[in-house]
Amino acid sequence: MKIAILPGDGIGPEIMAQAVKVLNVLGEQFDMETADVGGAGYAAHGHPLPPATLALAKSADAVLFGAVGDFKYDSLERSLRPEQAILGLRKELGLFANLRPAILYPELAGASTLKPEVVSGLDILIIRELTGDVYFGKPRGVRECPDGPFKGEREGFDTMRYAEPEIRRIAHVAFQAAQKRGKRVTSVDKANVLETFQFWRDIVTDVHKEYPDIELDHMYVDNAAMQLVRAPKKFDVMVTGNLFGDILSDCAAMLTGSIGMLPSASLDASNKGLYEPSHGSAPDIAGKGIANPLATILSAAMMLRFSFGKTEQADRIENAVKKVLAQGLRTGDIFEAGTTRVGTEEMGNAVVKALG
Ligand SMILES: NC(=O)c1ccc[n+]([C@@H]2O[C@H](COP(=O)([O-])OP(=O)(O)OC[C@H]3O[C@@H](n4cnc5c(N)ncnc54)[C@H](O)[C@@H]3O)[C@@H](O)[C@H]2O)c1
Ligand SMILES: CC(C)[C@H](C(=O)O)[C@@H](O)C(=O)O
Ligand SMILES: [Mg+2]
Repeated sequence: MKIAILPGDGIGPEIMAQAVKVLNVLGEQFDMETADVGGAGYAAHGHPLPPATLALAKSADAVLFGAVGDFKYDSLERSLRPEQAILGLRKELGLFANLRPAILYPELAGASTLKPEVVSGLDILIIRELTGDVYFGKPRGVRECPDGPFKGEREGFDTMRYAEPEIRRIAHVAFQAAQKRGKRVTSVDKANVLETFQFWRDIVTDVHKEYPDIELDHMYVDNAAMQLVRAPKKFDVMVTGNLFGDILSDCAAMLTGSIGMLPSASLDASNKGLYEPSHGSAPDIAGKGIANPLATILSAAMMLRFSFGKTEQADRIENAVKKVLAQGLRTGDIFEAGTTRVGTEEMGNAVVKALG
């Protein structure tokens, strides 16, 4: 069980240290190797995804990733910016299926931005396609506007695209995930405006024919954003493209109390995966020791479940998280009156202690 540990930037190293601590006390033989990535990769090796880091990620059985992003590198050419590291890893490792489970722990009902009755018992799975869409479509850049009222002026442009096999494989992931859950899939698109997403809708509808036991509905992304905050429990599995999934999953995070609670798994066809919290490097709180490490710890649990088949150990971690929340321990992002405010390290230590 070789794990590439890529802490990254900002709060990345702080939250990663807690997840590693948890992995270290499980009594398993993990071979963990750490490497620089993101701004840290650029600072040490001149590239956000240094060749040695990519080689380590490829050779490992799983990757545990912190976060990348550092505003001091915003003026670099795009290919050298920290965020390219995570985009490059997803592409290079073929990690096309991003699973972001938004689960509300009952203790955090008061921390959610929604009324407790709207979110109590919330358990939805957002499946975001991760290697296509406008994120990777070409051509892109800045050019002279070829037509229309701004002809001859400069314009920025990107290309939204999805190949049929890309839509088919993510649709299969969604239907198969739904078979193990509430048997409902909502495919989120913008078929009323975008060619790419009318095609998406047609292909998802076609794949659905192979899953008669699953209920499928289609929803426009603007409505889906609204329904997520109106009645989120109506969703079971939500499947969508790269850009819409990025936005909707941050939105869903707040239903669970905080972005610091949302883990994720990014899987290839064989369930080799990269596991990371859904949030970023949080430069505004980096170095203060106050970041919530639970999304990263829960991502480690997803790694044990999906990549190593260690269901019992994954359950152990998830139960330990439940226990510390029941003890009333809270980092600042989920703090409420009557609970006990703790820092990143204290939270990590509490999870270790709660493992039993
Ligand atoms: N996968 C990734 O590595 C990833 C994901 C998202 C953003 N980013 C990058 O991170 C940088 C910062 O982006 P941003 O500010 O838009 O988003 P962000 O997710 O880093 O932070 C948004 C807000 O949430 C808070 N937050 C995030 N994680 C938290 C945690 N664990 N505990 C408590 N509070 C937390 C932050 O303090 C901030 O106020 C950018 O460079 C961005 O590109 C990276
Ligand atoms: C950092 C950025 C490239 C990334 C994305 O947009 O996919 C992030 O927002 C995420 O959600 O993992
Ligand atoms: Mg995001």
